[in-house]
Amino acid sequence: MTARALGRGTLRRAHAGSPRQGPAVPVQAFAAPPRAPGTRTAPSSWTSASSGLWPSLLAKPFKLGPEARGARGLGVVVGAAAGGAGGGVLASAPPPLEEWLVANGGTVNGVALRTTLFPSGLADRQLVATQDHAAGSLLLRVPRHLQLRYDNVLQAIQQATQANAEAGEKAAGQVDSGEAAFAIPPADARALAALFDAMPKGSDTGEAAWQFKQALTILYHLSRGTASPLLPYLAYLPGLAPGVPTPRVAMLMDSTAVDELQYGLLVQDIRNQQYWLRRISSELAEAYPGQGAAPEGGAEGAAGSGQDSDQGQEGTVRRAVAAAGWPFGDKPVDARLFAWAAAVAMSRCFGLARFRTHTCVPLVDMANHAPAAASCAEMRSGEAGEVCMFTKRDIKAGEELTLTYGSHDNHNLLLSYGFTLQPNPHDALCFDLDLATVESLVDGLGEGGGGLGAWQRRLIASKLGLRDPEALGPAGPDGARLDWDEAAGGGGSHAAGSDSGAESVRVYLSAVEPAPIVAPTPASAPTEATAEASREQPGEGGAGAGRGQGAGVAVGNPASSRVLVAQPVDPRLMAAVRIGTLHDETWSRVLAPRTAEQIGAWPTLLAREHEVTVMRLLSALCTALYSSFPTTIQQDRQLLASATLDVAAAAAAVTLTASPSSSVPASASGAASELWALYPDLPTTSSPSAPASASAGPLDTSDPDAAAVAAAARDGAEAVRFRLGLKSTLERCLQALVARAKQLDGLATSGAAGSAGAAGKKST
Ligand SMILES: C[S@@+](CC[C@H](N)C(=O)[O-])C[C@H]1O[C@@H](n2cnc3c(N)ncnc32)[C@H](O)[C@@H]1O
Repeated sequence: MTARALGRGTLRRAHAGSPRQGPAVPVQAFAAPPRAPGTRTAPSSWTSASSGLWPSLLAKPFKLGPEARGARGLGVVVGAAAGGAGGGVLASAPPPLEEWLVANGGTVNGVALRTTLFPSGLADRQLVATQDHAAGSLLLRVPRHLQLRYDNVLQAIQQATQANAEAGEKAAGQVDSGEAAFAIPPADARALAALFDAMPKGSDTGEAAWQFKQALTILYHLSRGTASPLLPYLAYLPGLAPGVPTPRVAMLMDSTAVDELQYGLLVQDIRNQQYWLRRISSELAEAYPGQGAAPEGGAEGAAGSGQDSDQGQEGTVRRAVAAAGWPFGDKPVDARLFAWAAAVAMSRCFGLARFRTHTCVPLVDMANHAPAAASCAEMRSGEAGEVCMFTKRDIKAGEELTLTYGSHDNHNLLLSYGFTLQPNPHDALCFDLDLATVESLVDGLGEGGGGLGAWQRRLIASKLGLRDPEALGPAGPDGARLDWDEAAGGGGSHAAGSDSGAESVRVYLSAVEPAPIVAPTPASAPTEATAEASREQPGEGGAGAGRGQGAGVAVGNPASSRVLVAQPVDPRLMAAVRIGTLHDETWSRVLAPRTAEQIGAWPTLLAREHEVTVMRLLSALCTALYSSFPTTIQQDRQLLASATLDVAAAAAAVTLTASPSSSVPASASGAASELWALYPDLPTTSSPSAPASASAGPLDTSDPDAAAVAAAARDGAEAVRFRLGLKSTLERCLQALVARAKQLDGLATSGAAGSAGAAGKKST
């Protein structure tokens, strides 16, 4: 399949909220599933790896000294030796991950994996320090061959090609003998790589969705059963390890719970992910050669078709398999299995900027998330592909070792990891802002100004890169049209008066701690000081800022990384409202050289009275958005209290009904020779119609009915927690707006607002 990098807007997500009483924020229906003929483009929520997953690794290279490489070797030989080429059985429970890592070239320095058993019988794992550590100490080092990563597949092909070029030299001969045991056979690698190419391309990156590539890689290693050198690691994955359920990432949530989220943007992302899960797993099921008839086309057909029709796209997986083979041995892949693998990939991958890849790193992936200020460890990658974990500060023995997965809002956390944080300082409520919305907001002020002036529409459209449907072209009636981009030195993305530009731009309201106000300066002469202040906005809102925040790497998938929260109100929304509430057109030239981010920076203001109006309008927006939710904060709190009881009751039922024999995976008991066989529901033939959403994961081993009830109860509670978080965010945003209005009053009395009122004078 050829790469089809469609524009970002191709699969633009649906609108937030469903306002009850028609506030200024428009409501749109959910976008239809991405099924446009001829396209095979996944939404950015599947693909936006570049933002956040590859933050500062490149900026933070490091080399390890020899003393670190061999630290605390235990000399236990397990792992690769356990499997062997022929696929023997793992004779006993998998070895502790710590031992396996050290025995195979990794470093474990005063770290252990601990399991916490909840009363429900479910297990959660965490990393703990087994000794005191000084700041900057190496805790873990995991070499590349022990990681589960899709670029190892591509590396295996490169090595094989190189080996062929070097007259039959074995690829494995290029790595040392210990690593050779972990090499992926070239034929398998080619079959997997062909499938990678058949995955949908991201609407934002144009590259195959990494989550799917990683899911296929996980399934490949799993399909090798006890022949897999990574078996001891696989046995610890959630859904495979005893009593550790598959993470309830949002796409696996119970559908009733999804409806309870009350947030259209998230629901849309979930539906999109579910759509792609169903579609790809159905294509994989159809392509399974054990199904009967060999796929049509054969290698030549697959390589040479270049079809662009939907039909051709639909057959892409089948053609890839026909061309390069089925990489999963004799095992089919069904929807639940694929959903499990995708959920594991999303919830425990690290992005490596240096290698443009994602990786599951044994043991390191057991570290739980804590916000940046609270986490005590960080990740870095090395030139050879190793991933290391270091302490950020002094740590005491027994302390939990936590990482910061990134500065995610709850939307991203739920999509990628299946949990939310309450409170979450990075949480935000997003909606799509267009000119009509700004207009109705300004109209709502009731000042009889007759909406936006033409110059305001042009300025806002230009600064936000919006299309202005009322634009009349460069020779419009006022004859004074300014090419804002030119004047602004490229501050906006589209020239005024053109019909280019986006319909809308996604903006946020958040609960982030606001920066102090910078006293207003004369309205007619904004100074460098104010412009500087806006550039110096701290935090992650800056262009290209990573989400790892010094952690060197962010865990997992910031699935839809739309939100770069830097201040309580998105600077572009602030800019639009500030411009929309001005009355004097002379401002247009003053603001022309500034970017939307500068105009909308929280600490700056154009004039005091004007800013009070801006605060009033934004407060009204918060209130309208809050009223658009079907339930109130108080109702959600009550619901959550009773939901918590439901969750406990359902979890207790799981414990009571769990069968002891079924709660231990075969790999741990030594009862089965194949991990694949651990899947109770794994079809012996593929079933394309199977639902993508799993109840509690393919391998959750308790009574299936009780487990499904418990999972649904958990999902329901998480949905209420999520929407309660959104409303609390709005509440805190509103508080910030009100506090700022009060501060502005203070400025008035202190006489700092020398230009007060200047913005409010309407030009004639
Ligand atoms: C990278 S794994 C961490 C190890 C995980 N505890 C395990 O047992 O496999 C990420 C998963 O851990 C859980 N998790 C991590 N941090 C959490 C937190 N702060 N709150 C709730 N769950 C968390 C979520 O299920 C998430 O999907």
